[in-house]
Amino acid sequence: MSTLADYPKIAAGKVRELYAVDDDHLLLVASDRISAYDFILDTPIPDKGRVLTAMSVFWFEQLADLLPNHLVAYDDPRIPAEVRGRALIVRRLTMEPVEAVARGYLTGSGFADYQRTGAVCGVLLPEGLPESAKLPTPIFTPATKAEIGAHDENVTFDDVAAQIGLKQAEEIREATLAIYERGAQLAAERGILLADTKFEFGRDATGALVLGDEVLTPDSSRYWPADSYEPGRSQPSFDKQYVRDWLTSPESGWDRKSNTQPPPLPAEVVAATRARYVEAYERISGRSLADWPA
Ligand SMILES: C[C@H](c1ccccc1)n1cc(-c2ncnc(N)c2C#N)cn1
Repeated sequence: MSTLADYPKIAAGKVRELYAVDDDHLLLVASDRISAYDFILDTPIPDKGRVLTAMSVFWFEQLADLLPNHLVAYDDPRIPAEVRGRALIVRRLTMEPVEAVARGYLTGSGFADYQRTGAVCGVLLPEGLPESAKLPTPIFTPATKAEIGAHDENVTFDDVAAQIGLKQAEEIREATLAIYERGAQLAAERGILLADTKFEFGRDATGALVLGDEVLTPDSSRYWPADSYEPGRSQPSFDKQYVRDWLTSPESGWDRKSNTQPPPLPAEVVAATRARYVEAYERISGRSLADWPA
């Protein structure tokens, strides 16, 4: 059995790490860390890494008829015991330099761009849409990858085509929208709205487009509870709202405008947040987290 120290770390995100296993395989590790208000919180959420890994595997299986993906294994002797259940063996790809975002609802940076310009990533939208409006049809709103800590920059389809080629950009747009439609449909049937989501694609040695990274997780997507959906205001996050509400309540003693590290989370907020991640996975996949490797 390997240990994590056997594998060189080749990339790190806010809550994930990427290690080299061999020339053709990587280890994609999801931590239990959670971020809120652009801070990585001091308090981990137990099983968050397992839930998000299990969710990606569920979606890779659901989407396999649409396009190939980079998943090789999730229960494998090459996965060190310390990260079992929250790590994937994936194929090494040549990643496309695009954050492939699909939006079905108008929120976040998309809503901000719309308020300023009437468009998102060059896609003109009808006038008078309120915050959180469901869009007439889902849109492809790409972004460039930002350095850690910075926000991605929204760009146009033409910018992407200029960077990677028109055919390649069209292929990514088509795949992004097809996967979003599939994910939004399945989630809605289970009472969860998929407001938007971000994919990363790569190319294999044959040049085929391959779905990489994590897929349709609450970290790469905005999940909203359908039963409280109301256009005209920001929506509660399915998974992070307990954390956001406590951090912005007087009880935390934290001032969001202070740009200081948020305080540790109380046990009841951790427990409630863990429960929401587990609920999101079990409702969407119809599977039990108890059946997932630990
Ligand atoms: C953005 C993401 C990342 C994940 C975790 C931590 C920091 C960054 N990342 C994924 C690759 C990557 N490279 C080659 N082949 C692949 N199959 C993948 C994947 N997935 C490079 N970066």
